[in-house]
Amino acid sequence: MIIGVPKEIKNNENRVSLTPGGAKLLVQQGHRVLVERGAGSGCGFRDEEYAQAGATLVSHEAAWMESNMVMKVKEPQPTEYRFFRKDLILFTYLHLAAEPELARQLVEKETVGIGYETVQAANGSLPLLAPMSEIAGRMAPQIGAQFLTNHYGGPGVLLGGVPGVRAANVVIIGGGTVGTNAAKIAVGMGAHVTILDKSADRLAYLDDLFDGRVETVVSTEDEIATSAQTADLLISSVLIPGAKAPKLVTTAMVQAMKEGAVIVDVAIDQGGSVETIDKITTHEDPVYTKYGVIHYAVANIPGAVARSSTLALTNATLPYALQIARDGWMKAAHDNAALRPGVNTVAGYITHPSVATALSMPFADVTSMIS
Ligand SMILES: NC(=O)C1=CN([C@@H]2O[C@H](COP(=O)(O)OP(=O)(O)OC[C@H]3O[C@@H](n4cnc5c(N)ncnc54)[C@H](O)[C@@H]3O)[C@@H](O)[C@H]2O)C=CC1
Ligand SMILES: CC(=O)C(=O)O
Ligand SMILES: [Mg+2]
Repeated sequence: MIIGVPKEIKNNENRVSLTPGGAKLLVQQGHRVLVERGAGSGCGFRDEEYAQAGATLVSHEAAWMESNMVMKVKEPQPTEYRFFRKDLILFTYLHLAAEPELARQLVEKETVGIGYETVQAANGSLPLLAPMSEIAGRMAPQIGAQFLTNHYGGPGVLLGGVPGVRAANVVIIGGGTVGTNAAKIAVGMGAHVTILDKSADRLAYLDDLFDGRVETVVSTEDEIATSAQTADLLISSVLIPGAKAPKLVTTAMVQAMKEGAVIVDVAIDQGGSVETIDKITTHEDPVYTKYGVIHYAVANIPGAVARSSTLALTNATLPYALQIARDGWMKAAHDNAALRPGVNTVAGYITHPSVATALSMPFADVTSMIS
């Protein structure tokens, strides 16, 4: 198979979808790898390293048009939609519930779209989302701490407090991979941390894990409202795989928050779960203030630590890429039950039920296409 690796073009997206080590493995297994010149420059992988690995350096156009499978990091941007076609496999984060136009384009061009974020193991875990969630989770308190400082427009609050001064309140809604990693860092910084989740099992696990250093609360409308009122930093990290994020933090709750409090809506890539966030922000211009509350809604947080993120992402995606390259997407999705729910679009249909529901678009069951 021919695998294309274009350079990412989203704002401040410095990751690349394949390391030279990954390219080498694909080449060793008989595949051709076309890497756009400079694709790894944002994360320290030089063109020569790809060439030494056996990849061919090409233009942006060629990486897209001369390959059977394009591996990317972020969802294609509108200028990339012209490359979609029927015989293309697109393997990347898609987040279609929040990207209706992208979904429409993939459906119209009958492209096979496999979204990292809905690849799901039998135990419900999301192996290709998890590494980036670990990174975004670990960064969220760091980002919040920055915007709580005076010179970033914040109220001048130190997350950990000091002896004789209260620590800040960090409220985390959604105690999955992002939430757990955010809690680890926030606890390490000395903050007072509360995690809300709708899963009692998850809260029991977190209670054990943190051994009394976080408060766990069942996520209800009232509990979210109560927690938001005293939050200095609110991190939203809920997910229902494939679906649009539920709007759990209402405008009234934001209006009742402290002046200068910070919201980091990590779930923004699935549409966001804060009612007052109506736009995705960028690393270049990451925050805006509404009702006196600082809102941060960057959808590619891991892009800011591109070296670590690229290594973590490709560790996870490479075994799947190797299987698709060796067997084709149909056999790979047939044989690998975790890859199957990753298939989001085929032959003009949405093939993930939650994505189809979120977009009100025609659904077809992928199992009937691969058996
Ligand atoms: N902005 C960015 O750069 C990034 C965003 N993300 C996004 O962060 C979000 C969270 O990802 P993960 O932690 O990996 O998901 P996860 O599946 O590990 O965790 C989600 C948690 O949300 C909980 N939840 C669902 N509905 C809830 C509700 N109504 N109230 C409280 N909790 C609820 C679930 O029980 C689960 O524990 C996803 O949308 C993911 O795409 C991930 C990485 C980077
Ligand atoms: C998961 C995701 O959206 C990201 O890594 O950018
Ligand atoms: Mg994202």
